[in-house]
Amino acid sequence: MNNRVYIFDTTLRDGEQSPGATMNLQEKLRLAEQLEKLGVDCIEAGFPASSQGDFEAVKAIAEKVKNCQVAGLARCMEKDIERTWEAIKNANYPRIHTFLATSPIHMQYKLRKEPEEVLAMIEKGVKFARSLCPVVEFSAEDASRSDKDFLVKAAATAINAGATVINLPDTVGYAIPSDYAELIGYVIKNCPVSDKAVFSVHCHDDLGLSVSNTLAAIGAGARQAEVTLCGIGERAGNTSLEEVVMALNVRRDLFHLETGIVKEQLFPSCRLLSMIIGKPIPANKAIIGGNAFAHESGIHQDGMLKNRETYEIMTPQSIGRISSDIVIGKHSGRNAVRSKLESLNITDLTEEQFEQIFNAIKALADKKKTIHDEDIESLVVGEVYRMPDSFKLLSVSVHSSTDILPATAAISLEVKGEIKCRAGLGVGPIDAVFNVIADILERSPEVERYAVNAVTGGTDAQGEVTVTLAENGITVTGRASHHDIITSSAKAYVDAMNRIVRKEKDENY
Ligand SMILES: CC(=O)SCCNC(=O)CCNC(=O)[C@H](O)C(C)(C)COP(=O)(O)OP(=O)(O)OC[C@H]1O[C@@H](n2cnc3c(N)ncnc32)[C@H](O)[C@@H]1OP(=O)(O)O
Ligand SMILES: CC(C)C(=O)C(=O)O
Repeated sequence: MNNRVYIFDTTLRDGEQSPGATMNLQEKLRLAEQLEKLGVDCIEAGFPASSQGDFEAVKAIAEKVKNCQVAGLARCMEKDIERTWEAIKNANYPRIHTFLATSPIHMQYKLRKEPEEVLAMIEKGVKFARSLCPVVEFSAEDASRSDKDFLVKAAATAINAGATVINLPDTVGYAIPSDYAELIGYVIKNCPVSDKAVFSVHCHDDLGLSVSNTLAAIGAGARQAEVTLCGIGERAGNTSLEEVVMALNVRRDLFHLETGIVKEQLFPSCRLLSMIIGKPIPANKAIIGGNAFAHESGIHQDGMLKNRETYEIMTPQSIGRISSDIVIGKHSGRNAVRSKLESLNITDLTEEQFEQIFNAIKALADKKKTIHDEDIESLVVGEVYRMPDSFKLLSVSVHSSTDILPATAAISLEVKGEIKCRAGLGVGPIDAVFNVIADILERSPEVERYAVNAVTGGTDAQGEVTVTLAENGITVTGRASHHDIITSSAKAYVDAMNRIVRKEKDENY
C-alpha cells in the first residue's frame, strides 16, 4: 500500500466556519501562500457557491497558488458544481470537492431523500463534476453515522462516476478510534473499485478525538487527511494539521508513512493563522502552544540538562520554533530588521511594505523597551495584509477616575476621507470609546465579545484586542494591537466596523 499520506488543508473552508475566524481576501491569499510553502498537497480554498466574496477568494487563490491542488467545495448539484469550476478552473491543479450526506438522519430530515435518490444524486453530481475537472473528490457527509453497506454503495457509485478521492467524514465528531478504523477498513475492503481511489478522512473534535480518529483511519488505509492549522473549524474544530503531521513523523516506527509537509514551516504557519484571525494559541496546545517545549519541574530540568531526549520527543527547531538572537530596538537598521523578518518567515514584502514596517517598528521602539517577535508579526498583519478601510482612527483620548463620574472619550476619525471629531461618555473608558465611535459613524452595533490579550510580556506589552460586533444580522470580529490598550480597543472597534461595511457590500468576504 502507498506509504504517502496526502495532506488536504481546509483551514480556508471548514476552518473559516469557526465562529470569529472570518478572513478577508488579502488574509486568505497570504495564508494560501504560506500553506503552499508548508507543502500541503491540496488547499480547500472555500465554498464558491456560498457567496460572491467566497467565489472571488477561491478564484484569486486558484490563480495565485502554483504548486499544489486548489479545491472548492460544492453541494452535489449542478449549479454549485458549475460555480466551483468557474472559480478554480485557472488553477494549475484544480479539484472539485462535492459532498452529500449518507446517514439515515441526514437523508430523512435534512435532504428529505430516499437512499436510492441519494445514490442517483451522487452519480449525477460526480459525473457532471468530472466532465469539468480532472480531479473530483466525493465526501459522504456524516459517514460515521451511516450504514456501512450503504457507504460501500455510495463510494462505489462515486468512483464509477469518476471520483478519484473518497472522503468518509466524521462530520459531527461522534466516532471512536476503534469503530472508525473498522468502518474505513470495511469500506475499502468491500468497495469493489476501491483501488481506483484514494480514501480520505475528515474529523471533527466534538469529543476531543479528531486526531486519534484521523490516525486510526490512516492505520486502516486512508491516505488523505483533511486537517486545519491549529485545528480551527466548525463547532469544536477540525483535526489539527500540525498534530497529525508530527504524530506520523515522531512515530514513523509505527506508521511507516510520509507526508510532503515541510515541518519547519509548521510553527510559522500556525502563528500566521493566529495573528490573522486574532485568536491566541492556547499555551497547552500540543506542538505549537507556548508551554509545549517548556520544562518547569526540577526532575525534568535535570533530565533535560543531561539529555534533552529524556523529556522531549521532538525538538522545537524541527517544527520551526527558532528564536533568532537579533534584538530589534530603536537603534536597529534596515538590514537587521530584514534579517529578523526573514527569521520570522516574512519574506514577501514589497520594498514599499518593508519601509512601512520598518517605520512602524521604529515608532514602536520609541515607546517600548523591547520589541518581541510577536510585536513584529502583529505589526505586519495589521499594517500590510488588510483591505483598504472606510474608517480610520486618527486620535483617541480618555479620562476616567475612581470617583463616581462617568468616563469621557474624545475621538477623531477619518470617515471616507472626511475628518470627524466628537466626545462622549461611558461607564468606563472602553465603553466611552466605543460609544463615541458608534456615534460618529451613526451606527449602533451590539458588542458581543471583547477580549484583551497581552501579546508579549511586561507592562509595556502589545495589548491585542479582539471585539465581536453584530449589526443587522452581520457578525464580525475586529482586531488590533498597540502598547496602549485603549488605543488597541478603539482600533479593534474601528476594524470591526470596516469589516461590517465590507460585508454589507460583500466586498471579497
Ligand atoms: C459539513 C459541512 O461543513 S458542509 C459545508 C457547510 N458550509 C456551508 O453551509 C457554507 C455556507 N452556506 C451557504 O452559504 C448556504 O447554506 C448555501 C448558499 C450553500 C445554500 O443556501 P440556500 O440555498 O439558501 O439553502 P439553505 O442553506 O437554506 O438549505 C440548504 C439546502 O441544501 C440542501 N443540501 C444540503 N446539503 C446538500 C448537498 N450536499 N447536496 C445537495 N443539496 C444539499 C438541503 O437539503 C437544503 O435544501 P432545501 O432548501 O431543499 O431544504
Ligand atoms: C463537507 C465535508 C467534508 C465536511 O466538512 C464534513 O463532513 O464535516
